[in-house]
Amino acid sequence: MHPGTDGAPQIGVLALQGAFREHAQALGRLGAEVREVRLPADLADLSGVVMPGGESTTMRRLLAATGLGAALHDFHAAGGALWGTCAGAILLARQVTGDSNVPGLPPTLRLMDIAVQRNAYGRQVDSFTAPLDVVGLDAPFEAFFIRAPVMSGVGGTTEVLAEYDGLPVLVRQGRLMASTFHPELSGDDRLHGLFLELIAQK
Ligand SMILES: NC(=O)CC[C@H](N)C(=O)O
Repeated sequence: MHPGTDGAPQIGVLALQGAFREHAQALGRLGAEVREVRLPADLADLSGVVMPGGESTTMRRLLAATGLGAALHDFHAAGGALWGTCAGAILLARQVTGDSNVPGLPPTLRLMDIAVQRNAYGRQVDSFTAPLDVVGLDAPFEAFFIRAPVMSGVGGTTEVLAEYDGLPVLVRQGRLMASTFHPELSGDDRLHGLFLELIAQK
C-alpha cells in the first residue's frame, strides 16, 4: 500500500462517467486521500480504485479510448485493489450477458471470476432497496439497486459476502471486490470501510 504523506491510504475513484462524487465523499469521510482517475497517469501511487455505477457500455468505450483499461490491468497486477459497484462490477466481470445489441463494444477488464447479466432484475423492479446481511458487518446494510446486473455465477476463489433473493450481490476475490448495488447512496460508509480494510490486509 502507498500511504499519503500523513499515512492516509491514497484511493482513486474512476471518474469517466457515473456516480463517482458520492464515492469520493464517502472515502474522504473515512480519512482516505482521494483522487479522481481519468487518465493512466492518475493511477500513480494509489493503493485502490473504486469503479462507480453508471453506464458500463460508455465506460468500456472510454476505458479503451483513454488507455485506462490496460493501465488498470497493470495496476492490479502490481498489487492495486479494485472495487466495482453496479456498472463497475460489470467492468470487472469475466463474463457479461445482455450486451448483444451493442455492436463494436470493447471487452470488460475480465479480472474477476464472476458472470453478470445486465439489467436482469426486470423492468417493474429495476430500482429497489433491500437490507443486506453482510459478512463482517454486525447490522444490515440498506442497499440501493438501480438497473442492477444480476450476478449469475461466481467461480474460482470468489467469496460471497452478501446475497439478495438467493443471488450474490457483494463478492470478494483477493484484491477485488464487486457489488451489484450502489453503496455510496446509503449514507452508510461501512462498505467503503471494508474496502479500506481489504487494502490494509494485503
Ligand atoms: N446503476 C448502474 O450502474 C446500472 C448499470 C447499467 N444498467 C449497465 O448495464 O451498465
